[in-house]
Amino acid sequence: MKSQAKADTPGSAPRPTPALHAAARVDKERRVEVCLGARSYDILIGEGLLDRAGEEFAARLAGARAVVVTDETVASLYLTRLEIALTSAGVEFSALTLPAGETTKSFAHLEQTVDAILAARLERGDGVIALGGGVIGDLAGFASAIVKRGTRFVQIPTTLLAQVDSSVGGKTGINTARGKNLVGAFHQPVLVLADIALLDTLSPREFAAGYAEVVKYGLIDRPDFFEFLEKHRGAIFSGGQERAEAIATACEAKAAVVAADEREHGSRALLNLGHTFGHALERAVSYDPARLVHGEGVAIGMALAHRFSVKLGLCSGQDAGRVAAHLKTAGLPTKISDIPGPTLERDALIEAIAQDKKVSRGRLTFILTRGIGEAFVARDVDRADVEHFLDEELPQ
Ligand SMILES: NC(=O)c1ccc[n+]([C@@H]2O[C@H](COP(=O)([O-])OP(=O)(O)OC[C@H]3O[C@@H](n4cnc5c(N)ncnc54)[C@H](O)[C@@H]3O)[C@@H](O)[C@H]2O)c1
Ligand SMILES: O=C(O)C(=O)C[C@@H](O)[C@H](O)[C@H](O)COP(=O)(O)O
Ligand SMILES: [Zn+2]
Repeated sequence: MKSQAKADTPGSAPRPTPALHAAARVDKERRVEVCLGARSYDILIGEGLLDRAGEEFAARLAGARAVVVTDETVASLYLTRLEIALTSAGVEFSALTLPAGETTKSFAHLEQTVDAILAARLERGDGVIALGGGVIGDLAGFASAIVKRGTRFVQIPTTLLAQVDSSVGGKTGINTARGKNLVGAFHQPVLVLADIALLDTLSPREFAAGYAEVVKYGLIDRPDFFEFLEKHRGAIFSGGQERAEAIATACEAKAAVVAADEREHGSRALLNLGHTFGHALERAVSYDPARLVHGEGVAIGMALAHRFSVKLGLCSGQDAGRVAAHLKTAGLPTKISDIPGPTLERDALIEAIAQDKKVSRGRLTFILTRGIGEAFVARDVDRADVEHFLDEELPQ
């Protein structure tokens, strides 16, 4: 099979990864700026930021009130600390606690969140604060975008995935039965506070799921970052300097992509590596976290994107094998058959892929690769090629 797909965003020349070998300490706070003109904002990364959330909020939104949106698991661990921080900075607030998990990214919970914000009489200059993982960030951010056509928004990400990806860049939204994130808006936060100490309570499975999105940045265009991850994966999972370094590098990588193409007219689609397959898998299991969480879908999706690229004659089998091996070492799934439960149907996956937001004039778009760190946006991928590939990948 030879690729007929058109590449409109060639993998730019692999970039050197900044400061990977700098003598970083966990207690050193880092600041990454997302440069978007008047809507630029800081991502602060460090330990103890949760307890400073009130003063950081008040410094950016003087006199503003807040509605905190969180989930039950995060509330039991961290809501009281945030409440103390807001109260001591003189910020008036109310809080909404929702069930934990992907199915909360729904119309029903959006309605509940919008109602809580309106009940609190938030004005446009007031702030919605998302305290949680990507589910809470995406949902609360979307509610913040649509109430009164836009209120201010602050992200306090509490999962690895949210700290390295979902809290940055302004994509917000919910899922529907027809597909992932099909309803949403671009709405940038005014501040991201990534308190890395909060990751200590994350389950090993959720940490690994977030790690898939960390690996993604290496695979897109930072091969030396991928090598760093291969070398330091154990240390990153245990915490400490390498973990902080990996989170900061991931945020820098995402901030650069978002600054160059905020609304995904072109190169931002590279951040979707692994997601065309991954989102289809999530929809096929009805967003059931017992079977698959987002980062796991992305891990399988990235392994599939590399194997599909091999099949199209674009990428070496050696690189695809190296990617799958690294993901496996991190405890992540890499094959569709790794998903527990009933076998998935090829046509259901194709139907979901056809609803992907990157589809244009009915033509399928995938993020493919010529090797580690050489991803590119491939428009007009042949549907029959995808079908044959999935037939090979699906368990018989
Ligand atoms: N907007 C974006 O750019 C973007 C990027 C990547 C992913 N996403 C979205 O993010 C979502 C996945 O986010 P996620 O992986 O953070 O999932 P999540 O928000 O469901 O969090 C995972 C689980 O961890 C729990 N949790 C959160 N913080 C914790 C902590 N500190 N200690 C213990 N438990 C904690 C949560 O209660 C939940 O059960 C998906 O919906 C995905 O589509 C969005
Ligand atoms: O920020 C982006 O752009 C991304 O693609 C990041 C992804 O990790 C994330 O899962 C995002 O929500 C997917 O975007 P979507 O437009 O495919 O829903
Ligand atoms: Zn993702």
